Amino acid sequence: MIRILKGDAVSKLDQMHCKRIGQSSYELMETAVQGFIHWFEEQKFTGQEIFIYVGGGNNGGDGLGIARHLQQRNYQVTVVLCFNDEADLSADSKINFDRLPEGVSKISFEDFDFPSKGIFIDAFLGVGLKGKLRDSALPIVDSWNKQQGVKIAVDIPSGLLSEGIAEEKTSVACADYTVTFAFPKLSLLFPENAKVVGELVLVDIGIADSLYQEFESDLFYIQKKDIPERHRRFHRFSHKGDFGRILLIGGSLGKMGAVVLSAKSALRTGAGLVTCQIEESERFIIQASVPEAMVIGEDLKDLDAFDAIGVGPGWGVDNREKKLEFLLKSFSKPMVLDADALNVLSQNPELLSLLPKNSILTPHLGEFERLVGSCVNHLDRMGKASELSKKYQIILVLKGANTLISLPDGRQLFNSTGTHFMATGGAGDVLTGIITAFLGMGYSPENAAICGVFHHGLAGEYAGKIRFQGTIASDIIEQIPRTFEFVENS
Ligand SMILES: NC(=O)C1=CN([C@@H]2O[C@H](COP(=O)(O)OP(=O)(O)OC[C@H]3O[C@@H](n4cnc5c(N)ncnc54)[C@H](O)[C@@H]3O)[C@@H](O)[C@H]2O)[C@H](O)CC1
Ligand SMILES: [K+]
Repeated sequence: MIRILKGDAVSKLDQMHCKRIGQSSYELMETAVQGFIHWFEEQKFTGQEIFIYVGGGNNGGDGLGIARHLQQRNYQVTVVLCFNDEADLSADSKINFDRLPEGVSKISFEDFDFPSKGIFIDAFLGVGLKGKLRDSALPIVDSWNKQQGVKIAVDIPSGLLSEGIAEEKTSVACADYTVTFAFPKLSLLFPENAKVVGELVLVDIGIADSLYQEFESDLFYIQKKDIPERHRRFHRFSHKGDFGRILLIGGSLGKMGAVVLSAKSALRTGAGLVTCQIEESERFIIQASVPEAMVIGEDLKDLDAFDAIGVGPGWGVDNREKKLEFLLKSFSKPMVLDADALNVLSQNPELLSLLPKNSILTPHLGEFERLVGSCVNHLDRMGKASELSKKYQIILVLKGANTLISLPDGRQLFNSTGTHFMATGGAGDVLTGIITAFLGMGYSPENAAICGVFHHGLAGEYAGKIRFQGTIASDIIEQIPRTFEFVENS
C-alpha cells in the first residue's frame, strides 16, 4: 500500500527513486508528463484550444513537457508564462522550455487576453508552494478561475498546500480534474477541498512500493492492487458455514428498508447464512423481500452461534441502550456498529469501553461529530478519529468521498473508490452488510474494513456509470459481485 508522504519527504522520495534506479530527475519528470498525456488522451477532450499556465518550478516544467507532447499530437497549444525570467526556471523546466516546438504559442501572463473557451491546464504551482500565495500570484489564480472550459490541475491545484485546507478566503485555482503524481497529496483527500480538486486521478510514475516503506508515515492510500492479497480463499469443499453466519440487528417501524439493504448486501458479498433480528411485527417485510435471510423477532440470549454481528441500520434510538449494552457484554468478537447504534453510543458514551476490541464503527461525518464533538476541519477530524481508535482499540470507518479508516495502532487509510452518485439513502446500510459479511467469513477486522470500503466504493462506481444521479442503494448491491471479478481478474 502506498504511503502518503508529507513535506520535504516528497522530493526526498523522488531523489531516492532516481538514485536507486539510475534515472535522472528530468527522466522522472518525463514519466510524469507521459502519464498525464496518457490519461488526457483517454478523456477524448477534442477539438479545442489548450492553454497551459506554467510557473518557474518543476510543476511548470511538467506543463512545458505536456505542451510539447500535446502539440506533437496536433493539438493547438498556448503556454501562458507565469514567471518573470527564463533565468528563474528550474533546471529540468529549462530543458522542457528549450524543447518547446515552434508550433506552441508562448505568451506572457501580462499580455494574455482571456479567451472565452478552451481546455485549461494548471502547471503554475505544485507541491513546492510555501505558505500563503504571494500577492504577485493572485491575479494569475484569479484569471484562471474566470476562464471558461475544462480545467485540469497538474499534481495539485495551484495555491493549495499539500496539507492545507482551501478556506473560502484563500486563493486557489479550482479544477475539474486533478492529475496527481506518485501518491495523492493529503489535501487532495479532504472533503473541504473537493470543490477545488474536482475528480482525482492518480498517475503512477514508477516509484516502487518498497521505497515508500523507508519513510515514516501513518497515512496510506488503498488501491485495487492492495485488495486481492486480503481476500480469503475458499475451496471446492467450502460450505455455507465457512462463509459465515452473521446476525444483523436493526430496523424499526418505517425503517425496515435499512435492514433489507444490509441483508441483501451481505448475501451479495458472499455471507453464508444471514439472520436478521428485528421487531416481531415487521417480520413479513424481511421474509418477503429477502427470502434468503432468516428472521428472529425476539431478543436473542445466545449469540455465540454467530461469527459476526452488524448492528444499527434503521434501529432507532428509543429504548436501545440496554439492548446495546447486553450485546456488547454478550458478544466478545469484533462487531460492526452503524447508524443508530452509533447514536446510542453518543448518547451513552460509557458504553464505548464495552466495545469488543477491533470492532468496526462506520459513522458518516454527522454521526462522527455526535461521537467526538464538532470538528474544525478534516485535519482535526483525522486527529480525533485516531484518538478514539487508539483509546478504545476500535476501527473507525469515517464515511465520505475518500472514506478514512483509522486503526487502533494509529495508521490511517484513505479509500480510492467511490463516486458522488453514492450520496443516496441506504448506501451506508449497504456498507454495513458488506463489512459484516467479510467479518463473518473470517477476515481480520482490518481486512474486513479495507475490503469493505473498497468493494462498496467500486460497486457504487459501477452503479453510477449506469444510473448516474438516479443511482439508488439497491443498484449498488446489484454491482457487488462484479467488483470481485474486477479485483481478482484484471
Ligand atoms: N514525484 C513527483 O511527484 C514529481 C513531481 N514533479 C513536479 O514537481 C513539482 C514540484 O516542483 P518544485 O520545483 O519543487 O516546486 P513547484 O513547481 O511546485 O513550485 C515552485 C515555485 O513556486 C513558487 N512559490 C513558492 N511559494 C510560493 C508562494 N507562497 N506564492 C507564490 N509562489 C510561490 C516558487 O517561487 C517557485 O517558482 C510537483 O508538484 C510536480 O508537479 C516532477 O515533475 C517529477 C516528479
Ligand atoms: K498545479
